[in-house]
Amino acid sequence: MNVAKGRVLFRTRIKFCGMTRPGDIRLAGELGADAIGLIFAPDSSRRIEPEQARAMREALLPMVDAVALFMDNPLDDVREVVRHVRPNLLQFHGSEDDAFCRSFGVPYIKAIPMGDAVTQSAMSLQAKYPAAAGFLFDSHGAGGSGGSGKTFDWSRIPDPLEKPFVLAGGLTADNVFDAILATRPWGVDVSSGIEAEPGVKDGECMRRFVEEVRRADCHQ
Ligand SMILES: O=C(O)c1ccccc1N[C@@H]1O[C@H](COP(=O)(O)O)[C@@H](O)[C@H]1O
Repeated sequence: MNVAKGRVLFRTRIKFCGMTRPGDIRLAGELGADAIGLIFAPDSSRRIEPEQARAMREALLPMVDAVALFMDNPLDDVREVVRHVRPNLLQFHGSEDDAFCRSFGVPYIKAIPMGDAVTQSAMSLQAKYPAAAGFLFDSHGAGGSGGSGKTFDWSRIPDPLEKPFVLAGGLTADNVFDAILATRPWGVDVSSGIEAEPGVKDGECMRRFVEEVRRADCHQ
């Protein structure tokens, strides 16, 4: 069962991803985001170095989580980030297996590409990633990168999932209300939909996004 379904007073968690500026991180916390994402995926235009990330982590307000995002990074890259940045959660977007993802001793979520014709069943995902804290469904295809700003067909999300899931891919203040009502996710994740340009967040888009999530949470 989706843990979000049927709950009263449920609050959809919000993650703002692809942060590159301390000011944006602080504002995310002030607006009520639950987590911010720091990207270490090799080919991302939002990629930052561990040293930079460490400084940015200091801009985090209390009770806001830091999520470190990887895509087929070598083991030593992930270890270095875990040691220097101390993320609360890891997010893997590549072909990493459960043994790799769990080996850092930090909870992880596995991003599942939804851009391909065939979707994996909830049962096979849970069997493949038994240690995952949850899943994140994104619009790219296998081997493709996230952060594209594209949506996917939300009706294809595997059901019933026992673990929480995060909805990602092309979310904006204009569609997140409908996205939440259609899928009832544990959380929503957005990168390009709150940006002026890659890695540079737009305060007004962030504020509107949070407002729309709250509006969806109040909707019966
Ligand atoms: O944002 C990136 O550059 C990125 C690169 C490689 C893997 C994932 C990436 N971003 C993640 O993609 C989703 C959706 O992003 P968007 O809102 O459609 O721009 C989100 O989880 C980002 O964190």
